[in-house]
Amino acid sequence: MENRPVKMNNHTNLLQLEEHIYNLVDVQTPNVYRNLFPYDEVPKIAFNDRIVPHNMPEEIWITDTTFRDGQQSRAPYKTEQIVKIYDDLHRLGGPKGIIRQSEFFLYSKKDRDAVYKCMERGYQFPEITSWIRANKKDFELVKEIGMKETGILVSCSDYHIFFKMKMTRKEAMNHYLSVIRECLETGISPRCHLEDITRSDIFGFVIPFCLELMKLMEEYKIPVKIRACDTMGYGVNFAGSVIPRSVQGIIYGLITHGGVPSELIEWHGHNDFYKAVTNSTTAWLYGACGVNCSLFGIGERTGNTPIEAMVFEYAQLKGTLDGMDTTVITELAEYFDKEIGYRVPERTPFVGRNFNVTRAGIHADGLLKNEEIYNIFDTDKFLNRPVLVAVSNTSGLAGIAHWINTYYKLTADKQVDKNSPLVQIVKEWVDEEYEDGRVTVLTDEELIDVITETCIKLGISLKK
Ligand SMILES: CC(C)C(=O)C(=O)O
Repeated sequence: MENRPVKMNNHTNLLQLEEHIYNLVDVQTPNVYRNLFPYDEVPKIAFNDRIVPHNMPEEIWITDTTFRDGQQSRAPYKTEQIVKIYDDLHRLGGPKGIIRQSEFFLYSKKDRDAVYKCMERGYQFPEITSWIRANKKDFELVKEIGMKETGILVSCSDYHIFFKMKMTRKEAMNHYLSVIRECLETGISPRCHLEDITRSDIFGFVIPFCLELMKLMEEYKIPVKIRACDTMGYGVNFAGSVIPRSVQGIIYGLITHGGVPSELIEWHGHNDFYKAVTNSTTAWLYGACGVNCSLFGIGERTGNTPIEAMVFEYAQLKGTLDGMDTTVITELAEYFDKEIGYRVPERTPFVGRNFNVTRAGIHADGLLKNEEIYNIFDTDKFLNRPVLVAVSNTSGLAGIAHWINTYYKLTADKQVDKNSPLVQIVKEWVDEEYEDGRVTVLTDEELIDVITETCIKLGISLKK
């Protein structure tokens, strides 16, 4: 990244100055960064060791794409499902609206019905915004429905400009600017989705384009948002890495050279290289106010940044949940499982069936002494999910004792331990099961049966 001694307080002057420095580079042939993306080899991460300073905004937030990118990649939700999820996003985001906006398709009558029903709720947050085909008719529709903002696709890498749109950079930029002007003419605030930014020419296309967008914002006095879309998940957050893959480099460039204020920058990540969460956190840390996410990360291919992950990233960075009700996350996971038929993979952090279940006997022994040893935080308090020990051949006496204590919610005076006869008899039964060649974990029902039978034999009760 170039290190320029430009420091001015006046926004307009800064834009004028930067405009002379960063003109559009209208290349004849696409720059596909073959050094970074050889295609027949695994992509490369390059370093120039330019260090970007931390610049986390005072206020940061989450925006939601469950009903847009999320729905793009699966069967559509029913209208009543959308309304229920929207209600829950409102509760999860809390009174300060940490989940600030949610974007909706407006293509079909069914899409629009869902929007009307959600709007009827009258919530301030998440604000309902749209995603449309970028034409005058659709801008009018956004206005008619009473929305203030719409997303517009402005793909910015040469992969898209040359190969998909069959345009030059200049043609693409002029086309985008005319569409965005049309949107502003309608009085609607455009949210410009800079698709594939992590393979784009940041100084040759993205910055000159943003400078033009900021000029339009000045002219119309309507906010123009920049959504930095890491469409293929190529973004990296390593200190000293090179743009266009460097998340902090992109955010720094947008702010310092593109003149885009933090509150108008959002990061939209994908998880192709397992980096969606850390890249989104990085975007916050280096100056983007918004991170765009979907519930459980459901989105194209490997998915988007999961909302629930960023709720806990927020709390860790800010030291407070700021009123977010995290127990709603568990309710939503149950709703997706029971009503929508979508089960999140068992080991998924915060929501998977096994996210706080331990199996190994040695861990269970620790848990039995003090649950903090093997639980990330008070998962019962924040997610209504008490830490659990599943019983298998490796659970040992301590694991079985912990399962009984947790399952039957035994008070301290009633709790069993590895010396209890009940625990020892159940352990013998478990061992026999596995000696006979069993390879699956024991179900709750099987354990309940054997425990009930043993309690009768021993003349004890686990009731409170
Ligand atoms: C289609 C675009 C806006 C997108 O969602 C992405 O780049 O991931």
